[in-house]
Amino acid sequence: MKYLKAEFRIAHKGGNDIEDMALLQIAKDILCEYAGDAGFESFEEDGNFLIGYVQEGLFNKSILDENISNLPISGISISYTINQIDDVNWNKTWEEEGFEPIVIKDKCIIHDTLHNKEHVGNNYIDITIDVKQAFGTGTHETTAMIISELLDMNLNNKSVLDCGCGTGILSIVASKSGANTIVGYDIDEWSVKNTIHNCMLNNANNVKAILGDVNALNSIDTKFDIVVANINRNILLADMPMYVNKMNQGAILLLSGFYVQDADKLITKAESLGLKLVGKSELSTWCMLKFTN
Ligand SMILES: C[S@@+](CC[C@H](N)C(=O)[O-])C[C@H]1O[C@@H](n2cnc3c(N)ncnc32)[C@H](O)[C@@H]1O
Repeated sequence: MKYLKAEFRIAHKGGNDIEDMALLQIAKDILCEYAGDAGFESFEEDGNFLIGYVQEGLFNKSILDENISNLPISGISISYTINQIDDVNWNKTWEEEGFEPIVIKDKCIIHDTLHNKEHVGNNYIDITIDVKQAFGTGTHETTAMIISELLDMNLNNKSVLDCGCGTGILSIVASKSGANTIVGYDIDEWSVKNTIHNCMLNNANNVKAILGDVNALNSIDTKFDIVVANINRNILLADMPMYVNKMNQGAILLLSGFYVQDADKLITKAESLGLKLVGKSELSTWCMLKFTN
């Protein structure tokens, strides 16, 4: 998938680096929010720079330029360069080095194929993730919050829709927790292949993985008891009507992949579609929302 990579430089007006770390952090937080309005979905920090990624077709340059020329902090300027890249490898480091096993809620252990797994208890849900280019090991706050929520729910014989399935981790948790029908889809071919591969590794044979965006759901008649979507603010806002359309009566929708400060926008949208907020978690700067219909 084609992405644009932007390198934002945050400086004092006049060009000097910012040495006040607290001020720099405030500027970065504001920039993440403003760049999010323009379609950016992911950021990395590098000193006075912030690196942002946006899918090519979703970049709105005029919103970005307008936002950064109207910063609510004085004396700061932001400039940026932008380049096209073929894909983002969300897991470059993990692919090479693996990741340490992660235990969630004393109920589930997730480990890679490189490290020996630590046996933490026979009744743990045990998940192997072979990390390729796709996103989703459980180490990220957004994935961990959804897994944690799924582990507290009764998934026996439930149907689950996994929007933006990445490595397939949420589908695998659902399968191992007793869900009977699971459909995952992802816009990224790498992710769909990786989901299929990881499902095979984990004997999660009841997961069907589809390549496509939300429109791929038009070809599916099923409605679901649980819909999970860990993507990003703008995709969630745009695709939420379809998620709602695919929910059975009394179903649960779990949304993550956005910053705490964006929660209100998502709640407003969900309520306009008839959903009720029934839960909210925050981990670091990230948020997860739980709705029912
Ligand atoms: C943050 S990752 C989440 C992966 C995994 N579900 C997890 O919770 O760790 C977001 C995934 O959504 C996919 N994605 C991005 N835009 C999408 C869209 N419009 N429709 C479907 N999937 C999308 C990305 O390719 C990526 O695999």
